[in-house]
Amino acid sequence: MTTDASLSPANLLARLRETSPLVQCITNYVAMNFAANTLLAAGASPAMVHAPEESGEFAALAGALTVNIGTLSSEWVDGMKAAAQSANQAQKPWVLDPVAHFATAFRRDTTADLLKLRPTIIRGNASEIIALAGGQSAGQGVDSGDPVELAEDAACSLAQTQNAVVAVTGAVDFVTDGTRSVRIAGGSPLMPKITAMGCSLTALVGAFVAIAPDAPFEATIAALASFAAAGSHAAPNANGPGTFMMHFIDALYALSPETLNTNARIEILS
Ligand SMILES: Nc1ncnc2c1ncn2[C@@H]1O[C@H](COP(=O)(O)OP(=O)(O)OP(=O)(O)O)[C@@H](O)[C@H]1O
Ligand SMILES: Cc1ncsc1CCO
Ligand SMILES: [Mg+2]
Repeated sequence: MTTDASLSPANLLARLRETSPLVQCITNYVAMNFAANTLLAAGASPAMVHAPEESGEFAALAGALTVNIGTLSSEWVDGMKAAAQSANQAQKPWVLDPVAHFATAFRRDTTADLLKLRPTIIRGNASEIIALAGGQSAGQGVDSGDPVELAEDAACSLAQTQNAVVAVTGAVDFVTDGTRSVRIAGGSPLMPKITAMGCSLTALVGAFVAIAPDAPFEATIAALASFAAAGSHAAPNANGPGTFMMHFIDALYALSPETLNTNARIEILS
């Protein structure tokens, strides 16, 4: 892994706070509000812009684009494709979150089309990443049915075939660019009990890659480490999923680069 200190999670978080990058999020109806609040708490500037009439125009202006297929319709798919094409043309990074892409033909076809538009980063749960690499996953819908360890090989092969950074999230996250890989521990078992945590993390990955477009691997690690740290800090104050949500946003807002530096539990594998 890189030893470039300027790309450490702490430094990237400090830079994110200084520059407040504009992030275009095309995400699902369930996630929109929580994802936007997540970006604001972290210090970025979210814009939920999905209409095909404007999504491409906006992608050229934003620092990065994130595309999440959680609640699809034909019109939204047109908006996603226009935005991804425009991001590519403007050389802006973009992140794909293939929510339950294996569940229906519409999701499968849309995901195949979006993969052809070469996302910079792909973030999903273990079942989504296993299925994306062509394997048999235990996932049924938007929640994972597989542990992250089972998806690590799939993530590496997907990273190589797609020439993308791939992040698999769960109890211990895994990130690879096909050559380098790390595991990130932390967070809380309450996190999968709140809908759209993963979708919001995808939005935050977009914020970090907006400020480090040439370092998508390090940007992804910084986003995941920030979530792990905020989740660990929020959990002791929570009585259950409802109060955890509130404390999580507060913990992300309060997270300092110094705390992230000391608390990040990143294991370098290669
Ligand atoms: N058991 C767990 N312990 C600690 N952290 C977890 C656990 N499960 C998930 N997380 C964390 O929750 C966040 C979301 O990951 P998850 O894999 O649940 O996303 P997802 O399934 O795509 O979620 P959604 O589709 O509901 O948005 C990540 O930061 C991940 O590290
Ligand atoms: C519950 C749900 N359904 C479609 S998207 C979504 C948010 C979590 O992925
Ligand atoms: Mg998800």
